Amino acid sequence: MKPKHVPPGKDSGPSLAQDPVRSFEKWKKKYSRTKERVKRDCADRKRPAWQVERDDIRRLVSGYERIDAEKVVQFSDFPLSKKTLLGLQDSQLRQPTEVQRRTIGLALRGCDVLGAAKTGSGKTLAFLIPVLECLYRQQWSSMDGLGALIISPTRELAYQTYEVLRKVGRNHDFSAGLVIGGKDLDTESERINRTNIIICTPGRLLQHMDQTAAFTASNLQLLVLDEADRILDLGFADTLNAIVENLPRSRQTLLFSATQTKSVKDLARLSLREPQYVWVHEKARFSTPATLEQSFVVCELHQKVNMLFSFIRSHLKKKIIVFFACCKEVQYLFRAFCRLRPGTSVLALHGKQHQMKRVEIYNDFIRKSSAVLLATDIAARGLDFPSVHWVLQFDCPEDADTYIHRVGRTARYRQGGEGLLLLLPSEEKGMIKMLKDKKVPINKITVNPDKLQDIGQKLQAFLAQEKEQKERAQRCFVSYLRSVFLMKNKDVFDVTRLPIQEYAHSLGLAVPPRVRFLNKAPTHKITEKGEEEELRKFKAKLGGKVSSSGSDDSSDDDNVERESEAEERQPEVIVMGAEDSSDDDDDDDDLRDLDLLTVKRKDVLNVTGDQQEEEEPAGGGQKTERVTKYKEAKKVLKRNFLVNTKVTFTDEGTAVQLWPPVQRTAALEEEEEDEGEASGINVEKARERLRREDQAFDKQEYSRKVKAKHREKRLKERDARREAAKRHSPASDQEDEVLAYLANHSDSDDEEEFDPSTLPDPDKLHSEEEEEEEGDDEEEEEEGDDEEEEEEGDDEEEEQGMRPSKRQHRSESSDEEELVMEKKKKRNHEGEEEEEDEDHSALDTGLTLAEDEELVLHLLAGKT
Ligand SMILES: Nc1ncnc2c1ncn2[C@@H]1O[C@H](COP(=O)(O)OP(=O)(O)OP(=O)(O)O)[C@@H](O)[C@H]1O
Repeated sequence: MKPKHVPPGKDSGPSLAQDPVRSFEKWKKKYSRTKERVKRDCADRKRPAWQVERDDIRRLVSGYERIDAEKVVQFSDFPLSKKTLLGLQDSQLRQPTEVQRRTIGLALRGCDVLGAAKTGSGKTLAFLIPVLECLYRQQWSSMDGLGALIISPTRELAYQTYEVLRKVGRNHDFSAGLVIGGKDLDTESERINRTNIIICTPGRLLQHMDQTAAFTASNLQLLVLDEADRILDLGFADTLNAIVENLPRSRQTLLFSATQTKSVKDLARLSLREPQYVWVHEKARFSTPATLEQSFVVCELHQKVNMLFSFIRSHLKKKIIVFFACCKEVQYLFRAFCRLRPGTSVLALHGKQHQMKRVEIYNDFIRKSSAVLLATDIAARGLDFPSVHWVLQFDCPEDADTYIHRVGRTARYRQGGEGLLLLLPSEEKGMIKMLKDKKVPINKITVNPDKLQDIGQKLQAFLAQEKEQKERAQRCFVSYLRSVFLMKNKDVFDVTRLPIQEYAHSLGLAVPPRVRFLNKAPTHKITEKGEEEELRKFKAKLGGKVSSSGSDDSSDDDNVERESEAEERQPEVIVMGAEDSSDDDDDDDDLRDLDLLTVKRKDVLNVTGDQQEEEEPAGGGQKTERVTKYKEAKKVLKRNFLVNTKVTFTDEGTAVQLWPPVQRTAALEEEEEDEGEASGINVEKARERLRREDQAFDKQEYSRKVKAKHREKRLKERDARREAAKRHSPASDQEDEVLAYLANHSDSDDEEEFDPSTLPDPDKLHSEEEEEEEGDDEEEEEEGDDEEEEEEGDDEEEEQGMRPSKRQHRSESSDEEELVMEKKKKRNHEGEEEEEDEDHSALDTGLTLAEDEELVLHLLAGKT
């Protein structure tokens, strides 16, 4: 016979079945309970339902004081309503977990509770059961409005909690609503004032508090902050403070998290009343689940993508979540991996997706038994994907808490799981120390280099084929560097120590994109607390472009919802646009981020402290913003104006865009040539082509800029000349102009500046036709961009300045006129040449009439 299993914690004496006395006592207890219930049921049948319910509630409430957490084995040991117990039973939930056992009793008694327990330990039910019971014992109805408010940091977590509530609370009559961004505000507004339990994200809730007239929280009984430390941190600070201002002080407050805050300052903001601290695993040896195996690998930055791909290839039958620092990385690698077909489903979840898509991917990943989910930190907290085998942290988390939440997506509720952290050599020491301090058991492992698959060349070939993908790779590159740059802990995250060239190659980029902030990357470390706070606030202000962790996801991506929250909070800025935009719509965001970043660096790190002073107007009053061409161009883009394009056609009729400049790709043409030779992609050629293309484009850009500089210089010189000329007497004007022009012409290197052959021949008369043609050309050219107009205008002016001078020059070569001029100068000393030309009266040569006649005859004889 098999020995009977003895549950841990029970004494190891004779079992119930073997001990008849204990067995009888248990039966007697159960019998008397059943007898009592039957008696009560009989009596109840004779009374109205409302009265029965009221008595039930009275009995339940009287039982609250007798709750002994240590003795609770089953949910039915708590004085819970039948409706709740039935809901739990239907969801196959019978025995409470430790955190539930220790917090439900306190919460039922009306205490404010701060609960902390490891990830996956069942904190959700620890607050949902008290919520249901609290409203039940007050017989809450739709007429009473909002009774309980549950705030989550991300939409996914709010959605998940809502689903659990629907299951457990299905027998209750309360109305519950999910109030998160990405949904129709008007529809929500119509119902929100009749909703008893709201599960929401902070930004959207505040939006309703601000905009929905009928919405009031004055009756609120219970406030729950799930992932409380996240909601209380600076990213949500302003939003949360504004929400709390709208809530009654008399409410009960419950706070839960795996990494709970102990900050008195934070708690004071919530006006807690004698809060009860329940640190379930405070004395545990480790802060992560015992069933979780954790390891880390030290890996060079340029090997990380290879490492990830190789990992996926060797775990095709597993369910894996991979965490990234920013959503641009997720976007790029998702597409790249889909293209490379690793042999398993690849999904992506980040804050820049449509809400519908986010939910779809979330549900999709739940359903799948093997898949890879590439995600930002929006998936790091609270999400309960079933049976995740691996959590791989591709980018180093901001701190140990973030690590704990990310890795906690596996090994949930008694299940096993594994976590792998990729660390750069520069991150190893600092990060491992942080993890050790937080009691995270993690082992170092190494990777067999022979098993590492190099996909760099495939990525390069891929990028050579698709320009869009290349741009994604560039954004991924910049975003990652920026996320590292923005990290607070400079002992772990040092952007200046990253091998960026190699990193760019590993993403498939032949040339690393220019990253402006790297040039100014400060060795500056943020030490002052004030500076640190300012930096965090600023990041939050970026409107979800950068999370508190410096990742752009929830910012991206936002990481966490903060980004989306900020968007929701300030709908006039980005919310709707962002929510309605497709994945690709955020393409411009990166540029916007970079722009903001430039501003941020100025203000926060005070790298350019002098500049700040310069920007301050002398009077110390309002700052006047300098309007740069870049800003104006951005404005135009925002308004969706169509910018002029200049297109010409070749002899074959092919359109060539001259403006705005486009980087032409030679890939397609060359590929067409290659097509006949072999199928597939010639990787070496593709790489070479990519490099050539980049170089050619850079050259072109460079020469354009040089030309522009020359032109500017020339214009300045010309203005200076004109100024000088004005100061001279009118008689010397023409001579000066000729000299000035010649000097300028000989100085200029620019062959395009002036072509004398384009000048009209002064000896020939212009036909009307020719003049008309010239006019047309001018008109056509005017349609170009401003810069060209300016250039052409200048050239035109110079040409006009040239014409009389040249004519004069040529006329001087004519003997007759020379003579006439000389005589004229001699006589009158007045150089009004044009009047002289038109004057048909006899010339006064100063000679006698006979001498004049002789001179004329002599000249005529010479001509013939
Ligand atoms: N009493 C219970 N009996 C059986 N399963 C439970 C019980 N309580 C919770 N669970 C299950 O445990 C899993 C984890 O629960 P939950 O999501 O509440 O964990 P958590 O502590 O909130 O985790 P995290 O810190 O990651 O947010 C869920 O799948 C849930 O269904």
